[in-house]
Amino acid sequence: MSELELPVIDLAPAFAGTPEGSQQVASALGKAARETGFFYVRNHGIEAELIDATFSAAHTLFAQPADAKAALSRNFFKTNRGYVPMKGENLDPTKPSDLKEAYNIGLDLSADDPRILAGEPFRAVNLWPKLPGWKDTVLSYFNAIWDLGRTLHKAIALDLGVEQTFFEDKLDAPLATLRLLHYPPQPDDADAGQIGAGTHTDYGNITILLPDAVGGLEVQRRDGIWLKAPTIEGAFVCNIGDCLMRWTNDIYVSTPHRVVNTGGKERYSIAFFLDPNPDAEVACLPTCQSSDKPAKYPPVSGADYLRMRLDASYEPVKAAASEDTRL
Ligand SMILES: O=C(O)CCC(=O)C(=O)O
Ligand SMILES: [Fe+2]
Repeated sequence: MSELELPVIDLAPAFAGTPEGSQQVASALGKAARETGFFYVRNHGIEAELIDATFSAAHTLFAQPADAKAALSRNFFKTNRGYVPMKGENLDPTKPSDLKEAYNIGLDLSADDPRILAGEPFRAVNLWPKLPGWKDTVLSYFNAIWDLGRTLHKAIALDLGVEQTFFEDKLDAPLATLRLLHYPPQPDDADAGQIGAGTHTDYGNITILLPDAVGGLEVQRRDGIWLKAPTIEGAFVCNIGDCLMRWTNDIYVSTPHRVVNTGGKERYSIAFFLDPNPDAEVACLPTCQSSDKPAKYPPVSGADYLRMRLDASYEPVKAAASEDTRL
């Protein structure tokens, strides 16, 4: 299998504060979002120390005993937070479940936050493992990558011809999920088709992914051919999610991808899924429709959209869950 030539976008001009710099990044990102839906970003401004510390936090967490990890899994279906056990998710429901474990962190709210008290969808407290420094590190990473996500949305807005601030109030309290992932080596006798992460497209607006040096991410070209997306040191892999396809009337594309972890190594990755605010109306942008190309999808709220997508991928853990963990 050959390696995929994905565009590498230098974000430095976007941080320079000049209209030319912003336009340069917006055009490069817009081209990638229309053509491959996958691209790398470098000069993103996130410190290497923070990245290393977050990977260390992931290694420490997944090395905990199984019962300690299981205890970090309260009300998962309601909150989308905490621990997902090995084979607990099925990104491709036509195949055996994924050979990975995961840990989800959402927007950090206190228990008395009015949105939690009002029972708003997906609003919940995070579950923090009792490991020294863990919460500070992981929250710092969450905030830094959320900021990067909003910077990317300014470029997206510019490319799409709407106000540069268009997405600001739709991403200021988002249903974002930071996900630490651990993939054991795929055994030779794995059930047919059981891989690290089954073929899927992502649900949200954009995913900002940091795979480790082990590799294993594969992206499907428009002609159906699978290509390896190698890890580039210091760069994030970004991909367009289905929610941004809806906003853009399919002008931007979300691209199927999967993780295949052969080669005998433990693999870790850190994914940040930027889904909009629960009450954001996900509706076709005015600049993405015309009389020739009317809006393809009806408007939907950010929360309803995410619920629909998550329900489909958690059938394995749902079936195994006890009554009190169900919605
Ligand atoms: O771990 C990875 O490299 C990718 C994971 C992924 O695509 C996902 O969880 O949506
Ligand atoms: Fe994905």
